[in-house]
Amino acid sequence: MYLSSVLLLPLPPCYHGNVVISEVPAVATLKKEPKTFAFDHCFWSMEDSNVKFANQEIVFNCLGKDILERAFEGYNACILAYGQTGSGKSYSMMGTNEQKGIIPRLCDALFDQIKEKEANDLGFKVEVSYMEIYNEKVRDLLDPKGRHNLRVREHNILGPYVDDLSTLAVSAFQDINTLMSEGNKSRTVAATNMNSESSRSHAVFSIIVTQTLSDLQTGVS
Ligand SMILES: Nc1ncnc2c1ncn2[C@@H]1O[C@H](COP(=O)(O)OP(=O)(O)OP(=O)(O)O)[C@@H](O)[C@H]1O
Repeated sequence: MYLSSVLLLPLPPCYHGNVVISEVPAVATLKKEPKTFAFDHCFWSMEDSNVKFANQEIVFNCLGKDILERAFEGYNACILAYGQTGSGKSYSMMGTNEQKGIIPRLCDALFDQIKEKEANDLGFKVEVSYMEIYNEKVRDLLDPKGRHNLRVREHNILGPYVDDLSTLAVSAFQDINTLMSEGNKSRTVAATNMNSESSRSHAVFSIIVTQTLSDLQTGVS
């Protein structure tokens, strides 16, 4: 089961929002009929003294909790952060030490649930991978020597995958945090007019959770 893939996509400055589920185009063309877009949540995070203020916990409860439940049921799940430079994609996904974002909260909840569910006959394995796509080149962010470009290939059953991408086993969020911090150091970052530390690449962080149910009598997994 693929728990979650996270994409952080920087865009040219024409969109705005904290966590964007769906966007209405800013300028409707005269020739075409206006289109209607549906969305489930809209968050407002301008002043924390305001009752409408959506903090990181509210965002996680709305977006992260269900994803985790579905993942334990065996479904693949994906969160995609999409928006203008400086609109808060990295902040919403990673956050800060004081204001943790969706990824650390999701990982904390993942390991808490694993602790609760683990039993003699039920085991879990958690592995992560982290890559960036920049100028159509794919790089492994968890391989310190991985400056070379990786190839995207097509598996006849599983679909597209990145050949040779490292997947590392982890047992606590701290492990993931350390790996991500190392990976972030190698990300392509540059200043934009709206963000002095703008991530210029697309980043994909994946968590692969494998559940193993053993038949204790026969010893078969
Ligand atoms: N909801 C928020 N509350 C407080 N600070 C925020 C919030 N959203 C974004 N910020 C701050 O705004 C700045 C830009 O945010 P961030 O780096 O997450 O943008 P981004 O969308 O990832 O930009 P880029 O595409 O350029 O990498 C950061 O300093 C971040 O801490």
